[in-house]
Amino acid sequence: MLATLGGKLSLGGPRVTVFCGGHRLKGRPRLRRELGTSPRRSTVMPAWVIDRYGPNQVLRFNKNVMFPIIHYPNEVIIKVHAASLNPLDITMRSGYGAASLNMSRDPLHIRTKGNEFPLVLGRDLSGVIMECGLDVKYFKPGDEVWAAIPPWKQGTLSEFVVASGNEVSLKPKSLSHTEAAALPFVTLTAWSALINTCGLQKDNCAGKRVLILGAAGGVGTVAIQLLKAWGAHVTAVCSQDSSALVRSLGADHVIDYKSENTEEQLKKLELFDLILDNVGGSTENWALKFLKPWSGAKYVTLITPLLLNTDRLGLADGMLQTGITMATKTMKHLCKGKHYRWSFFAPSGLSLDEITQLVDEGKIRPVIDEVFAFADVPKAFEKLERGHSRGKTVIAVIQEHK
Ligand SMILES: NC(=O)C1=CN([C@@H]2O[C@H](COP(=O)(O)OP(=O)(O)OC[C@H]3O[C@@H](n4cnc5c(N)ncnc54)[C@H](OP(=O)(O)O)[C@@H]3O)[C@@H](O)[C@H]2O)C=CC1
Repeated sequence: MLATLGGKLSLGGPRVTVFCGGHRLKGRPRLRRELGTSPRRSTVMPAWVIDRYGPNQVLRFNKNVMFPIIHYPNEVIIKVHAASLNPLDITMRSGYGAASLNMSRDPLHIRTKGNEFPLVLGRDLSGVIMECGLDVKYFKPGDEVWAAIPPWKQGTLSEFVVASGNEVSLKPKSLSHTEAAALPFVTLTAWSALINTCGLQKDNCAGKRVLILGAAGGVGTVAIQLLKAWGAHVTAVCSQDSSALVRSLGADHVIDYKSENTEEQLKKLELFDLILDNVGGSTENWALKFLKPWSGAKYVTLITPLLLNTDRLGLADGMLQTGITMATKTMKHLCKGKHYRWSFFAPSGLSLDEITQLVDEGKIRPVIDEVFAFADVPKAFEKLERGHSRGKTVIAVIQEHK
């Protein structure tokens, strides 16, 4: 298998990865010390898993999950100190994305029905590198790192996880593991929406008027800070009790969608260059009228039917249906001079490197709603499922003493 990778070169500044075959490991002695194992003994680790899709009761603590293995020479094994939950974990627990996300969970891409189980949920991590594949040059065992693991891989609600070196970044020095674990997935989602989908960045954002719907959640709290760091004017739509929070993050104007009529409030304001929709549902039926027409203004939503379609219709028909829906909506709004876009989380260690810098400069801070012990993962799921998040729900896999 590794021979097929021979000679593939992926470039990325100092993160040059050469796939040249073989997967000898660096850092094994450290890992063995940590685990107290002999070199030849196969080992297991504790993790929260599901063995079938369903409600919270399907979450099961398992002390004997197989220890992750490095399959590719650019992979690393990380000891997870803290993880966090996202709405995606709730929906994946119930089977969302089962048709498409499980395609590549097996490293050989061989899929038989149900081979995703036992499935470990959780996307975010902050932890310490234990082992590096032979071609990992950017990290070494002992480095403190953070990452968001894509949903087609085993997740982070476990003691150890394997990740591609391209998904990992050195953790901001100014944050503890518990704080750091609150940021990767939501920040990369906001980053992908603002930079990849909208073409915004620090050089072209000053003075742009941005409306954020669902501003008090994980993605919203980071999007406000990124946009303010780049000089945008931010209007945040959230519940009244989050008003002080979003203002403290830099929001210039706050609309309480529960006690005020959002549309009436927005009519009193200037039109926007960008609307970031973290809420979905009927929002796009009314919100697009608040974009400046014929000016390149964009409406970006994170709520898309892609995985629902592939779950319902299968991969090919689901993708086709999704393409038709997207093209229809895009054309409909383009006729009125407005750009309508879908945006998705994109794993990227390189982007996390830039985010690390913003965090250490004090421009982005984690907003933590509640921290749960590793033993209380089901309670954390219940809390997130109730909604009304004010930032992130974090899992302290190892208790920290700051
Ligand atoms: N496409 C992609 O790749 C990704 C999509 N997502 C999706 O984006 C959405 C947001 O994610 P995330 O921020 O992590 O979720 P959270 O659960 O952290 O936050 C959602 C926030 O929205 C608020 N809210 C709910 N309804 C409204 C409303 N009508 N107007 C304004 N605010 C509202 C909630 O609080 P309250 O109800 O109290 O107002 C809560 O603060 C989720 O649906 C998630 O699945 C997230 C990441 C990646």
